[in-house]
Amino acid sequence: MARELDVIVIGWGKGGKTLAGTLARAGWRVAIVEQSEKMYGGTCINIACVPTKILIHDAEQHRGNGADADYFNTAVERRDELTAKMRQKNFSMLDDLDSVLVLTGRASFTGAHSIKVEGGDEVVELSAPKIVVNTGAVPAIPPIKGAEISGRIHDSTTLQHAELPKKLVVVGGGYAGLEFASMFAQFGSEVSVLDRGERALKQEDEDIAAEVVSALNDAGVTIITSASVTSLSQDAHSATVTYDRNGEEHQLHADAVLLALGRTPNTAPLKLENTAVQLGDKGEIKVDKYLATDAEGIYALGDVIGGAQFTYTSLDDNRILKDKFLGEGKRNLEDRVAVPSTMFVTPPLARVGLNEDQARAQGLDIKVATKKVADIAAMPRPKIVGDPRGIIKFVVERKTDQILGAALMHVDSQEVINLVAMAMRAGINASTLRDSIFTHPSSTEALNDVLGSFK
Ligand SMILES: Cc1cc2nc3c(=O)[nH]c(=O)nc-3n(C[C@H](O)[C@H](O)[C@H](O)COP(=O)(O)OP(=O)(O)OC[C@H]3O[C@@H](n4cnc5c(N)ncnc54)[C@H](O)[C@@H]3O)c2cc1C
Ligand SMILES: NC(=O)c1ccc[n+]([C@@H]2O[C@H](COP(=O)([O-])OP(=O)(O)OC[C@H]3O[C@@H](n4cnc5c(N)ncnc54)[C@H](O)[C@@H]3O)[C@@H](O)[C@H]2O)c1
Repeated sequence: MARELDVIVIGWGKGGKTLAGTLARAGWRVAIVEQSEKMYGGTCINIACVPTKILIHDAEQHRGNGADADYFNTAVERRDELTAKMRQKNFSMLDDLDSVLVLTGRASFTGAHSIKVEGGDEVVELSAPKIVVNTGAVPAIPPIKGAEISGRIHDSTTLQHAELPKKLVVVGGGYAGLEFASMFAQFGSEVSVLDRGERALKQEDEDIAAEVVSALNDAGVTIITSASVTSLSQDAHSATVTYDRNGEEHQLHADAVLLALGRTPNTAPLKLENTAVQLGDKGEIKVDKYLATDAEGIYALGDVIGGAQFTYTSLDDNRILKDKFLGEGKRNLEDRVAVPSTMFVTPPLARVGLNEDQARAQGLDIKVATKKVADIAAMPRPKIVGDPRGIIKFVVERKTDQILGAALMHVDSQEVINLVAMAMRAGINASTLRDSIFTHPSSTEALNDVLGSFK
């Protein structure tokens, strides 16, 4: 007999765990199913955002030349201590609630409103009128000879648990690829990045991309663009990456290779064929703007629905379902504007809204302000902390003075971008932001200066 609940959440992601807690506190009988006891709390705190940012922080503090295994191992210990504490805290946050049933095992659908959970020898059957899928995403592995995660060929999870490589080749110049490249270079590894684009960071304006590339080069990262990997191989001593560049074959040898080629929605184990849930072209669960799937009573949120893959968008998805289940059911994906992001290279690149190329392509009448951080006299904070590199750029609609977008690359930019995004959402224009009072010495002060230098 299946155990009956009010709602089942499959996967302990950011959105799902938050929703599970909220519904349980509202008196709902909730089950949350997580496939691995090493993943209570989800991807972010266990294998992604938090552990990588701990390592990035410690890499930035590394002062020395060459691969320093002892220093790296100490950083790894600190990461493991902190993530273990967070995992335990996340587990307790739900397990301590009387109306939450926590199950550890892999969930799959057996019918429109029922699942089974398989863990060890046990199989538990559950049913509920509402089922929320929050199973995240898994690394995309291209159909290239030798592209299997084993030995010296890594994804972002296994590389964090490997020895510090003396030589590292990163395939893919996106978020994970460039963050790991920047981090390992600062730990002392010799790092090459293979990027298939004609230039690195092609989604950014050229001046912004050039500044990031310059910082990566400073750290010792070599970026090879227009590179298309054709095969991978490895033996006991090294891995070899073969790639094509402008019709010529090249090879790189390394202790470790990272494949960072995007993440695919994780639906394979769910047996969605037992439901009316439909998948999109990229394998994502199709949802409407209220996060309802094509199957009555089944909802999905987080990375599994495709689109932006960030912890805070998963958290915001949770707000949509909370409003649907406990509120007015009005909140939806279209309410989401000016969503910022940060790539944690050193110094970090934070951005929001349109860049200059995008605004011009839309035919908008814009004014642009761009300044190198080193040239902003009224921004001493980066100099105080010893890293005055970077660039700040604002794109503003000429007639209305509304901020259309910004790219901030400097120390603390991951904080300042939230203020800019809030101003955009609240309709606070560029002049008001320019004339605001900010603390001193802070990185935010740059806004007083940069927003007074439009061309
Ligand atoms: C290296 C790296 C660094 C990142 N850094 C950042 C960052 O700095 N900031 C940021 O915002 N985002 C970052 N991200 C992205 C972020 O981690 C994800 O967008 C976010 O964790 C997605 O959360 P989610 O809610 O979709 O689910 P997840 O947190 O991915 O949770 C899904 C859970 O479901 C479980 N599961 C899957 N299938 C089943 C099943 N059948 N049965 C039971 N359980 C199942 C999984 O084990 C997992 O715990 C990073 C990603 C990577 C790879
Ligand atoms: N700081 C953060 O917020 C952060 C950090 C890391 C990851 N993430 C999230 O995790 C997701 C996954 O990260 P990621 O870096 O793996 O993905 P990504 O989408 O950021 O970058 C993947 C890169 O690989 C390239 N690529 C894809 N297939 C390829 C192929 N066959 N050959 C050559 N190049 C190929 C793409 O052009 C792209 O540049 C990101 O989209 C992001 O949302 C966020």
